[in-house]
Amino acid sequence: MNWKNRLRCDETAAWPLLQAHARTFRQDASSFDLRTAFAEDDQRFERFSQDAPYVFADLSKNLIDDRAQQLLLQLARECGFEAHREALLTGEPINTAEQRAAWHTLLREPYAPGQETASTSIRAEVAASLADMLNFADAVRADSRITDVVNIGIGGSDLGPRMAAQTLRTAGATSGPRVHFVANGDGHEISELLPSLKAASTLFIVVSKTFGTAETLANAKAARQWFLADGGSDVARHFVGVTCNTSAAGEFGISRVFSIWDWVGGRYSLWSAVGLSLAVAMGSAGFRALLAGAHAMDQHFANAPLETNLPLRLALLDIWQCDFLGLSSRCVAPYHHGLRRLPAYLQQLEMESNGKGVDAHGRRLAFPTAPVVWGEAGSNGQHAFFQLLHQGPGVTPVEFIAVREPAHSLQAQHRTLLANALAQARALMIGQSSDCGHRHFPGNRPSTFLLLERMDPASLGALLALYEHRVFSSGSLWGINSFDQWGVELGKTIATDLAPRLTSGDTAGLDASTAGLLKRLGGS
Ligand SMILES: O=P(O)(O)OC[C@H]1O[C@](O)(CO)[C@@H](O)[C@@H]1O
Repeated sequence: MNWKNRLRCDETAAWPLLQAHARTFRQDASSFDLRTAFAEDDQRFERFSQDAPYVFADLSKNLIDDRAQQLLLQLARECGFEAHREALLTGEPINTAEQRAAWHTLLREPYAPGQETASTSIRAEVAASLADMLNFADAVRADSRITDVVNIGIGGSDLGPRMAAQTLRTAGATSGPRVHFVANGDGHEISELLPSLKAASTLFIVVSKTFGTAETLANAKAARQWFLADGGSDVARHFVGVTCNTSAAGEFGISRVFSIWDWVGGRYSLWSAVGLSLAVAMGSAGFRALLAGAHAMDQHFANAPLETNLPLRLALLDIWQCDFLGLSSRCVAPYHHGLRRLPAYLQQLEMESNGKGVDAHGRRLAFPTAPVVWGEAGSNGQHAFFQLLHQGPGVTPVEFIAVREPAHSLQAQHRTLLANALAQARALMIGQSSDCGHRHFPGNRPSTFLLLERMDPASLGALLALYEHRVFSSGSLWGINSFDQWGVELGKTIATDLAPRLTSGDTAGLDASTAGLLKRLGGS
């Protein structure tokens, strides 16, 4: 099957079979129960868990059985998933709304000069661009005059590098100048940071694929104004840009530009020059290790049989939970302090990619797509919202992420942390019967457990690539274009209209609520 003619999940023969099978999972006494499933099958853990590069995954505590798994695999095959995956990995224009590829995997593919293939020149270009970016990063690290680096960007130009830099700092894999991140259009964020810096020893990296994002331009202008007021004179040396739009960066006064390709989507751009601040934080060797870890996961995704293809298995589980069990949210609980921004990163990756109500042809979908992703680092979450997960009226699948080796020497404390992650997953599943209502835990609540041996650049690269491919896979089967984001545009247009009205007080044509609020907010 050609990827362009692929089927949507609800057009397959597997779809109604899955609907019928899901009815046996309804929440009553005769329905599927995890405790019974484990009691009746001593191989359940082995069959619903697997290794992938750098990641071990246990899916066995989910509300899924062999028949559901088989039907979901049938659904993937019927949809033409393999052809679509091939198109992703070979740079076909799968972002059909914008007629371009989504070829982030190329950014982490090792390049051996002299390979003669049809796409040699783009591969050579990618390798040269990476080398240029990493040379610059290493030079910044070696320059004792630069003590602080500030990444100014938002969305994909912030979330990935910020989360990865934070994770690897906690893991002890960063060094060199202090790296800061400013994203928020709210001027409080940059205003809080700037007074702690010195113009002469600060490098600003302005990251914007379009170089047209209002928040980023506002923060970049504020930074330049502060830089000049603090005695800085050489804007060209202290401001560099990462963008597709080199002319707009030039107009801003930035001459050193690291360009990216239009086929690198914002939320998939960490691997490109968008990761410059991260490369400064960990050096070229660390950045290359991150790419190598992601590439290992790419290879797994490309070559592992569908039955043991971890990104696909997780995507099929998402579809099963979302479309057949009616579970519309997923809690991510990383039991690693470094991964505390992972839920925020995943919110963009998953919800901006797959939060769509129409398919790639613009036809309305009659089934739910991306679940709401939310979460907090363990064990903090246990003392906040886990109450709801254990005893709330609804069911929310939880995704635990644990790292076996800590980067600190508090071994006993780490064992306690791991015990807590295991305990939460087990408690959700086994529950506890009690005649006293508020002590009763229903149990049979699903969770997935992802386990890394240690946190280092390669493991993190693999984990993030795993999530990227999972999102591609579920989006592919839902029939949607995971690489556009038209849903962010309307609010931007309305904000552009409202901004001058806050000063003028003009409320013509506005609804009464917006007009009333505008009058209260205006004039400051
Ligand atoms: O890198 P840019 O062009 O500033 O865009 C930032 C972010 O804004 C969005 O376009 C959404 O508004 C994201 O997709 C993107 O990651």
